[in-house]
Amino acid sequence: MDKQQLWQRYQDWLYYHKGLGFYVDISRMGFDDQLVKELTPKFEKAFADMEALEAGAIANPDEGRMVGHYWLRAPELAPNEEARKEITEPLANIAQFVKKVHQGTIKPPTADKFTDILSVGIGGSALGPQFVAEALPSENPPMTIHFIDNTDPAGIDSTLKNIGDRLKSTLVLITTKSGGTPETRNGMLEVKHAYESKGLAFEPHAVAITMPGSKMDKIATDWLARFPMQDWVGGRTSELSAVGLLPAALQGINIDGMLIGAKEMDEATRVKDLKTNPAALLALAWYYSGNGKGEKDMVVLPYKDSLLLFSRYLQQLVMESLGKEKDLDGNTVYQGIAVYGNKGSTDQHAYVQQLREGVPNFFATFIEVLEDGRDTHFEIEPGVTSGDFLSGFLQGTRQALFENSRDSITITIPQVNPRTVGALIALYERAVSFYASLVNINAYHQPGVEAGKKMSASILDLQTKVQTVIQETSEALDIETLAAKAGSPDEVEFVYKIVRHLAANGRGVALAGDLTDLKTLKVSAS
Ligand SMILES: O=P(O)(O)OC[C@H]1O[C@H](O)[C@H](O)[C@@H](O)[C@@H]1O
Repeated sequence: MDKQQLWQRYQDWLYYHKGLGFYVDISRMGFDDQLVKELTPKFEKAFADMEALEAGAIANPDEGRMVGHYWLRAPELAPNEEARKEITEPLANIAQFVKKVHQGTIKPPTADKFTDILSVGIGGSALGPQFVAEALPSENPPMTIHFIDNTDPAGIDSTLKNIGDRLKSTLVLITTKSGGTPETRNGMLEVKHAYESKGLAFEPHAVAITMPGSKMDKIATDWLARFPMQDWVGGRTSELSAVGLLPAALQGINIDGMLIGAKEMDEATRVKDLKTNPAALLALAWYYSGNGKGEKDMVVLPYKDSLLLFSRYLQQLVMESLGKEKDLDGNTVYQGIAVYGNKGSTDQHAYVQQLREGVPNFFATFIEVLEDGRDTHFEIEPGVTSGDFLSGFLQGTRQALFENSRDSITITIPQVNPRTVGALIALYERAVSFYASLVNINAYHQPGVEAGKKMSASILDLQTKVQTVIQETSEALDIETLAAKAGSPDEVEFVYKIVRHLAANGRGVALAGDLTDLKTLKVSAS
């Protein structure tokens, strides 16, 4: 294609949302009219699936659940009064609670006001709040947010150290939809312990965001507050529920703007026409690129520092939704699209070398922000600003990739603001829904996650048995005998790793022998 034809293709396929000033350009994805024709019936089905989903169908058949995240920004569309209330009541309660926290009417027992937020959660209960906190920092934030999103003791300590004496004026949000995620439970117990070590009560600082009746909900009965998560909102699509809205509002972020932006994008992505529906355009581009089988990875390159965490957020949304072994008919399909990315132009100096010249197993998604976000324009060189460089690097990289047959999508927004962030979230939520329909999978469950969780639980059980054997045995044992005595003669490798970890942490276990010859190792109590 010559430059003139490309310019024509750009115009032919460019989507523009007038209200949001939001562009989606898939002209640099090499699909042709034939593919569009072939996919038309699949898109018709995707549009019909979406309509059914939004009307309250059991769109997550394995879990027997409705899928209602689109109602969060349009409660009037929820299928019944009960679901509508489940949205509007928490919204009103969040507004009231946040107002009182900011005013100091709701306050910690030993300080005048809450100054900090400590958010404890993982996966869908962390990634959205982290992305939004980074994307939309307030100029004078009423509160500063910190995150614990793992069960790593060093990470927990570092966050608590950062908070330091302000723990007494910190509001702790424990976010877990299921209420039973071990990392979050551990984080909660660690933070509770930190309060108690300082002679402070944890409960008046603690807020739970969880499903009513969950384990965490039951633990939290005497906490400062509880906000419900809806059964029909999945973790990875929960940013616009209490999960994302409460921490955002506490930080002074305009959550109504986020909801409005998402609602506007939802309206645009409800249009039953491929060419004028931006989420359908993304799904088409993804389908083309990976041959409907995820053969190419999605590299997300926002050219704006504040959007750094968007790729991490999308990683869960896309990979947990689309990465499935079985399709809806039970066929083995091994679907998915791998997502990674960081930010431009920084990545130009890291892995873009491989994108330009190496294995062509990806398509890029550039995210461009038109406004530089400055009132005054300092000129680095006559007539040229840092922002011009950033814009030039984006255009240059897109072109360099294209010239070497590397496809790309470009999304352009006027600014990073609550409305455009809400719209970005909604755009990708819908694109994932459409793509799942195109490839006939359930995007709303995550059966694969359970295997690792169960295995980890059984390793912790084994650890308890191993510790008991070591404590009750006076002589040193070799690993195989120890495994046998712990009742798991076949799990020698796990037993070895358990004692190695215990020994490294001075946890009552000593290892003697030659570490390069594990048969010589002797384990004893220390
Ligand atoms: O919010 P929670 O129930 O604690 O779940 C947190 C996360 O953990 C799970 O392993 C799921 O795979 C994720 O989809 C979820 O977002």
